[in-house]
Amino acid sequence: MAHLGDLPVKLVGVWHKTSVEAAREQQTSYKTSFVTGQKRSSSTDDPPPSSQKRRLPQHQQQPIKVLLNEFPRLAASSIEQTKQKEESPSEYSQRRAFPSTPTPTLDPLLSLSNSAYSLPPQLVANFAASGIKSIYPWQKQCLLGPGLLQGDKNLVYSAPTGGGKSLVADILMLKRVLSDREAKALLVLPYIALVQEKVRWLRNIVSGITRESLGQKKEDKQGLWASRADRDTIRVVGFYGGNKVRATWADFDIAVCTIEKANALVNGAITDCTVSKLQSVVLDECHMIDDGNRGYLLELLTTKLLCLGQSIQIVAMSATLTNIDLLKNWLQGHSYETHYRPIPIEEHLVYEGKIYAADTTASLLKTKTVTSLDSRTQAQPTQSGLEPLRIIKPSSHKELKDAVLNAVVALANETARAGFGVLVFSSSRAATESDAVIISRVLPSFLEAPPAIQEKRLDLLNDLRSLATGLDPNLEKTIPSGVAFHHAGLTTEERELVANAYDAGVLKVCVATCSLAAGINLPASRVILHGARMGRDLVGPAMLRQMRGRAGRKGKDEVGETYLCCRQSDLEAVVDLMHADLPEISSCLISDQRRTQRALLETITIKLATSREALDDFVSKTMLAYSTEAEPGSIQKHVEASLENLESMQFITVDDGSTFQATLLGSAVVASSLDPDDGIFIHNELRTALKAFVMDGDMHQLDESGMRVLDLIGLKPFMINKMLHSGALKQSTPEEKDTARRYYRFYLALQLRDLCNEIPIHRVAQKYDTPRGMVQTIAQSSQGFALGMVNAMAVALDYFSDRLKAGAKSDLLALARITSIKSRTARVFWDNGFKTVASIANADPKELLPILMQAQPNKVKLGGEKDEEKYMEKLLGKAKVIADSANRLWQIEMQQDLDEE
Ligand SMILES: Nc1ncnc2c1ncn2[C@@H]1O[C@H](COP(=O)(O)OP(=O)(O)OP(=O)(O)O)[C@@H](O)[C@H]1O
Repeated sequence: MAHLGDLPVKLVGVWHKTSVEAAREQQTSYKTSFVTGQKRSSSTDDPPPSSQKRRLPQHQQQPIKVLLNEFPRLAASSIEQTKQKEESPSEYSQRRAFPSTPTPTLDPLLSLSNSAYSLPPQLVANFAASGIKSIYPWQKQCLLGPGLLQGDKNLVYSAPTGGGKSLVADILMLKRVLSDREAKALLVLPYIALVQEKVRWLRNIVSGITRESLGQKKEDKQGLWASRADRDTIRVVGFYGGNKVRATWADFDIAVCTIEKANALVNGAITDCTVSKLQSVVLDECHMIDDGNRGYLLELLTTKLLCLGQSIQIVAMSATLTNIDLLKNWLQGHSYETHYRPIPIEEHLVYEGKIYAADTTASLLKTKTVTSLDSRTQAQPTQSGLEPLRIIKPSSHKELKDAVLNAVVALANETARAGFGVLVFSSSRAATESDAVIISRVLPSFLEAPPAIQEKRLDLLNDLRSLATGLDPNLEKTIPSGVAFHHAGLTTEERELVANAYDAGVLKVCVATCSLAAGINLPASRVILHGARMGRDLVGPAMLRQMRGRAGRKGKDEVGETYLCCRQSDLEAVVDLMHADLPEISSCLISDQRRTQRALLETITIKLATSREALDDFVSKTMLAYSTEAEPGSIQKHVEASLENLESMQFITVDDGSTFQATLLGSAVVASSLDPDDGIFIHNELRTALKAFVMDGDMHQLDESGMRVLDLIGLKPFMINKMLHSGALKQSTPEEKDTARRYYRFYLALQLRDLCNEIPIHRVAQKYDTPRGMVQTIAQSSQGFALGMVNAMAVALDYFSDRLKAGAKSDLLALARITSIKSRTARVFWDNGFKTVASIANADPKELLPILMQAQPNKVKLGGEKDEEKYMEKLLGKAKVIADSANRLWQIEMQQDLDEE
């Protein structure tokens, strides 16, 4: 034992404290209390002494609805230490021997204010305010690579999750945007949630920086925009499914986009010749280029940039790149690799209630084999030096009989009770919900939480309840104990509320599906994997790394922990997976003919290449052409066949035998982000369906026009009923697959029709037995599709696209363009006499209060006056946002009227 002042300190804990140690420390101070006659304890069955009962404040004694919904409590199994843990240092304990990350006192180049970076002081101050007071040595080395800060060189780099990758790309991108007021930058991310988060981060980082402060002249543009303050600031705009479909370069300095939106923006800019303003493109999570569905779009986008022949700095980064050289050669840039992690991670495998250090698990497998080969000798893991670090006691509760579930619950309980955040990954949506429910049953109940946290949990419940979808019954049960789940079946609004509450510490445990690991940035002190499967399939090494990489929060944790809890039948596969190398990334263009067709069609449509020679040049700049896997001559043949196909599908024509030109249909397919094959399919479907479109009735019930459409396109009503009740259709033969596809499309069309008819998302979800998050996604992507198709199909679709976005009837569309006004609120405004944007723009926000209250019937007033006051305050805030937004829209309308006169 060493001593620190009067306190005995174990050397092992000098540099970091795991949540296990923190939990143990807290066990002595943790107090439990009786609530509504039930027994709680920190981790054992022992009842707390009655002297620990505490009197609840007046407002907490009220019969609040949420509290009545709690399940009977359970006690989590205790976790016992073995000798092994006491004696052996952890996998990362060597780190304690090294000094922590150096500071600018040792190396002035670690300070962002150093003249080598020449960043505006306000930007440096904003970084510092966001917690980045100095940079890591690897960030410095990377940034100082020749030609990078000047924007002359492209860069591809790789660092572990949480290693601080974004900062390097952010600085390079901001340097371009800040040095030229005309410069535009694109930051491409794979998921909407990441786009939203990045927009928030960047807006903070550029706040207070004005063009004037950078010594740039104010724009002398005339008209409405000239007077707007934001013309002098750095504008960061998010582009993702369903929003800002028509925005142009003029609307932003930095566009944070999903892959699809970035591609569409670049297409638009090439077509209208404004692309010369583009100076910086950041490709975050660039390993996505390998993704079978969307990867080719990333390759296509980048190839187009490389073909433009203008100076655009491309910066690509990822945590999971093994063959970084391929990207380096393709982008003709620098590459940089680091394994630095500011927060070390301790990794574990949990099997049959025993916790092993991850690096010892290979021998676990050997021991296991010996055991099964010769069962008589009963080889013990201890004999081969494989003693577990800790052991989770089996549970006496029947709900926790399953050893894997018991381990997940006990581990989550331990960390959450120590006051740290836990992220649990489960294999399916249903599993996230059931895991969340059972974890919430072992954690301290609502009334045991500190009053400030109680209040925030009530706020969260209230916010969820006030959404159009209402409060999910399972979330209603888990949130009071600080637990929630996060999966694609929830709407984006629900997911955002849950993620924010977890981030703020209001929720201690978040249970998510594996597929969301890359799509959410929710770091946790402890990450627990409930199995290593996504649905039925084992996750890949890259996904496993993403999930485990969520462990450890910079600034909050000293160490991150991961626990992969697996059952015996998976042991071998899981151990292999834990030790597997990451696969190399490769181009998706050659593996799928459709992707090449799409790439060529797009290039022809935007007139980037219209001759065979130019197309060959384009193909020579793809990543595919830089891959060794492509056999000589095979790419040429592939291109030949693709062009022939495009011509036979009537997407392109060839004039004078040498100039390629896109047809109207081809342009529509490009605009709608579809594969050519899908484009043909939908075009045919639409042609048939449009025959049955009855515009006056605006999508009647199925028994009227729906039946007629069904008849026209040759579908049978009983099959639709079958889908309603059992979901799946047979798909063994190609014919069955084709039929099923048609039925699924029709099924989706029915859902869209209901959305257009103002039926709320959650009702549509119930009616068609589809998760509400999915229904929301359908509405968003269809809106994008409809907008894409307008050019070629009909103005009618534009009208429907707006209606899908608003989820509203035509008379409400104008109102639904106002921020925070969704279809239902728009209807209430309309019914109360606010029928135009101008009428709302000119209203006093207080006048809007009663209407907003009417629009949120789900809002339950909890507790007394204080809650009500807070509620009204929030509502008034919302009313102001609405009035401001209406004002802006109204001014634009007026300006447009003036321009047209
Ligand atoms: N030099 C620094 N000093 C302090 N904090 C930093 C520094 N660099 C990055 N961070 C912080 O570390 C956290 C993780 O950084 P970042 O999100 O860039 O990681 P990442 O490598 O991109 O991880 P992921 O693979 O999850 O995207 C962020 O909160 C970021 O603000």
